[in-house]
Amino acid sequence: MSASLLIQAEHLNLSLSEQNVLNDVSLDISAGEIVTLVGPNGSGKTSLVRVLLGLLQADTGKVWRAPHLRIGYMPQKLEVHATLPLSVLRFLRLVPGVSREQVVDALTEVGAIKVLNSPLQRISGGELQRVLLARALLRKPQLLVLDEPVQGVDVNGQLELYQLIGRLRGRYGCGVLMISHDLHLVMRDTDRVICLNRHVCCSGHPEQVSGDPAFIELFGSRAASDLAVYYHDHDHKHDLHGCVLTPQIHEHGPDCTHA
Ligand SMILES: Nc1ncnc2c1ncn2[C@@H]1O[C@H](COP(=O)(O)OP(=O)(O)OP(=O)(O)O)[C@@H](O)[C@H]1O
Repeated sequence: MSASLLIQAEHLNLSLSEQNVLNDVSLDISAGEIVTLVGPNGSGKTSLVRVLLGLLQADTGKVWRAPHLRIGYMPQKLEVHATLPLSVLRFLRLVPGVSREQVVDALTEVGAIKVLNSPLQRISGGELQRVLLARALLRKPQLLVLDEPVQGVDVNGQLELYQLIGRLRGRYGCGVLMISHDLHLVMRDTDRVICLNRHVCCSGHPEQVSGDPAFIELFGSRAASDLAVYYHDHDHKHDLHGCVLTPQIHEHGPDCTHA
């Protein structure tokens, strides 16, 4: 077993209300690796994450976690009661042993320091996602588990948040397991994609998965070409009609700036 292995699941089977939800699912995540789980609605992604976190018991199969593994979990959503008088600061200080300074640092890191003293139920959906990410970070995780982290975030914010997750992986060397529907945004920073439809349909590097017939059957050729575009080596420019332009090298050389 590799020293950097954080978590490993083998042959998981799970039924809920007599419905088969996970069928012989295996996966592993190592330190420093970003693994993205994709799959249609109801394909078992959240259930798998819950089994990995130990919140749900699989019927058969086993989950191995590195000893004393610290996991930071960002749930898909958080229901905040409208009348609950809880500021963001107080909410984050509910994480055991966390000081005000640590909260300030974590909120700064995720770009949400301005909501430090705001009531939790009044911040926007995108701000809440950042606060939940800050909460996950406050646990100093070795493994960061993110269930659709950019829900409710506008398009620019989505890209920014995914880039932030990539940076956090670089800074802390943690492994990241992420559920996402935003294939085209998330894939650039993903090391491995696992395509789940109650069983693992295919997995591998995004480039490899985008060409897999099981992926195309599940998501359609549009999604596959979206992924492929990311890995297309774009060393040229197009005109307005999409035709490739031949580079015009100026007689004074490529660095010359005048017309
Ligand atoms: N507690 C439960 N009891 C019964 N069935 C459940 C329970 N939780 C989930 N399910 C069912 O298990 C299946 C998988 O659900 P899950 O939430 O894991 O899917 P998902 O891939 O995360 O979906 P989405 O992309 O919509 O979030 C669904 O059909 C769901 O209805």
